[in-house]
Amino acid sequence: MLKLENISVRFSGLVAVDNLTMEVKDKTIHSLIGPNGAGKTTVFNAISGLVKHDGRVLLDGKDITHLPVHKRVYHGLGRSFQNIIIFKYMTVLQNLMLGYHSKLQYNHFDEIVYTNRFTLEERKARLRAIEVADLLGIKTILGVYAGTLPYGFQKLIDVGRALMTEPKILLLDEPAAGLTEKESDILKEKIIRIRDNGITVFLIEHDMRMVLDISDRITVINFGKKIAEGTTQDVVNNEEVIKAYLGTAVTVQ
Ligand SMILES: Nc1ncnc2c1ncn2[C@@H]1O[C@H](COP(=O)(O)OP(=O)(O)OP(=O)(O)O)[C@@H](O)[C@H]1O
Repeated sequence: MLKLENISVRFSGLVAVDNLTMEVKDKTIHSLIGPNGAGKTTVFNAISGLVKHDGRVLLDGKDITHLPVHKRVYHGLGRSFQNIIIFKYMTVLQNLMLGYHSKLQYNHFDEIVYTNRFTLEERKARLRAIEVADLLGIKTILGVYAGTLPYGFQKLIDVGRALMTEPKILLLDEPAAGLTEKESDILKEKIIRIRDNGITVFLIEHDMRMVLDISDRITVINFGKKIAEGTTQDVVNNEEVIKAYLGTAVTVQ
């Protein structure tokens, strides 16, 4: 589904991602882990088209390496960022609908004159927002102002916004950061549900409880280089991963 071939990213003298080749298989939850500064977010930025890189990015067999960000979204790439942006004085529905923006087929003229095309597109966005809210279990709060909700819900809205464009693959960058254990358990269930709905999830996360509970496969990087890859068992028993990141061996249930 997503293939990275020999991806390297350099910032002046620093090699942030070093010749990374890996594949994320269709309809799996695949985690990318590693110490702070290992290059994880930079990998996501390369996939999204936000940073210059060597190597190729292939999505469903199509080479998207040279496509601009919005065209990658069109080809099925969805992404949420490390720092969430929530419009506090907008409702949950309005926040979700913003995520549909890159798919909208109307222009400013349609918007001002309120053409049929505008009404139709708005209706499509609204219907998609309801589908997404249903998937995430937040349908009952669609009319609530986002700013009044606890942080865990705001995170779900952020994930929901990335789902609005009907992505084939969703990149989630540290979605559990700042969440309580209970909120993170809820998020875990939602991520599994997203995968079970046929959307591939590529996850960066430091919460190892979450990573080990939900990942089908894990890739570990350190100083921009892949040091291990495999199932949760393979990774937690890997000496180099223990030394570089995990500290002590973790038991997988
Ligand atoms: N725009 C940039 N300009 C210069 N250096 C950068 C830039 N972005 C990232 N870096 C550097 O590249 C390296 C990798 O950073 P990156 O944010 O990808 O790591 P990370 O694994 O996501 O870290 P964390 O787990 O702390 O989020 C770091 O040394 C970082 O300082």
